[in-house]
Amino acid sequence: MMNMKLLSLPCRYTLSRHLYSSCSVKDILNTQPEGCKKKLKGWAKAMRKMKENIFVDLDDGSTHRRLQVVIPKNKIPASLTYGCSFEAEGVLVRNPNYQLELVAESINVYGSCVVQDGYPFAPRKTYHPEYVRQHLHIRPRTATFSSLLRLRDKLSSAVRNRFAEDNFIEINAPVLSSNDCEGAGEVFAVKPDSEKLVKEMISKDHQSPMEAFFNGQTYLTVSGQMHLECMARALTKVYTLGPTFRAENSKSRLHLSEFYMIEAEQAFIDNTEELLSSIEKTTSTVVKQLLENSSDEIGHYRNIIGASKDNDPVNMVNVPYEVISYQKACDVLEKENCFKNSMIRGKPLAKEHELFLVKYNGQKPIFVVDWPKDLKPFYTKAIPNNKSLVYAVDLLCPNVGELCGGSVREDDYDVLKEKLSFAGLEDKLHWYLELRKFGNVSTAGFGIGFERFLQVLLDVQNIKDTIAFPRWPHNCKM
Ligand SMILES: NC(=O)C[C@H](N)C(=O)O
Repeated sequence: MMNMKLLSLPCRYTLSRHLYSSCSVKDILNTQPEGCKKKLKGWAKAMRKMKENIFVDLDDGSTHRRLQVVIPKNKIPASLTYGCSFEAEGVLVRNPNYQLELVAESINVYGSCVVQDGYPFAPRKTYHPEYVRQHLHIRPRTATFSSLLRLRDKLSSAVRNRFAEDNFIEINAPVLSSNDCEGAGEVFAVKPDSEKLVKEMISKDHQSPMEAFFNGQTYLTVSGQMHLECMARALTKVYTLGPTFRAENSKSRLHLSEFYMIEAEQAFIDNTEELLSSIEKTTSTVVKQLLENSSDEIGHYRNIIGASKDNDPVNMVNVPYEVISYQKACDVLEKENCFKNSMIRGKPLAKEHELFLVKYNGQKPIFVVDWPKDLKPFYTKAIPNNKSLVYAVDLLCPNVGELCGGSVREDDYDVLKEKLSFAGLEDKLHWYLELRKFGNVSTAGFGIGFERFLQVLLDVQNIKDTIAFPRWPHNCKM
């Protein structure tokens, strides 16, 4: 039956496949099919006019490298200009520099591009990232941002590989959540936009429009941690890579209102050492994989943005990372007198303190462990011989400071019950407490900011340049 169907394909289809097979620039550069007839589709990036031919760089986004298309002057359509989308059919030959190029036999322009009509990027010009960011819909056409997007894709694959190799199960944590995991009140509340619908759905027990749809307050998730804690108590090792949201009025180069987070949770861990190993195994294997498989693209990207050699991603590969307690970190900072915000023992570290500690450690990642309990959320476990401290950890890295936060979770039913009732969360997080009642086990986990990870790897100054559609206060374009 299958074969019958294949045989009855219209000849038009089979013919065109055999004459000029379509392929990507990446495929061509990988397989080097010299002498073959090929069809390529993409955008014209640079054009050089010579006496008899015009040379056009074709960019299809599959790689940072472009393929030169040589077009005899008599075959050039008037609409083939910088920025247009086009298709070229021809034969692949080697030029005197031993590079493959396509000698075009025919050209078909799909969409013209008239720069004077308002196309924001002129040929051969470089622009400040802030200018480029004003044109989010056309930003992927720039060499810098398309490269970033390819690397972002490679990073998520590397993360998935790291966890799969270690038998972690990927969980899709919900985007809509009834809890504010971190308890810091940085949530966006969600309700239907339709007033009519809200009116219809309001009930006796849920009179507020904010509660009408789901019978309770609902938010955009700030963290998938608690959902992962349920899963870890059945699947042992779990992770998620998904969007998270924070309603913080911060326009800094390190914050977004919507960002992605790699979160992992493991059962049967009750100490910081194992947690640190799991974190550094994640960051080091992921970076190692990227440096092995995407070094060309990483080099290209870092070169165009002028990345600092001081911030070398190889430092992420070399484990174990240095570990310092919060108290010792304060001792180090106290001796320095160079901060805009002075360090106050018992208070959170400011960004400049974090970056100082990384510098102090030779621009290498450093773990800060054993934090005062008041600085960390209610779910972190108290250290048995010093109840004022908790088993929490921050991983500090060059360029961003905190890249990752994690902790051993409070697994004692009575201690957690008390903490929840103190925070007024006992009713709301009844299910979270109940996890500690049936087949309980200790768990530990961590969250790595995905965009910050890109900032560390590539030395990107502004986090808004690591995500396709950045959202930050007063900005949610498109
Ligand atoms: N999964 C984690 O441990 C991340 C942590 N809940 C945070 O948002 O920082």
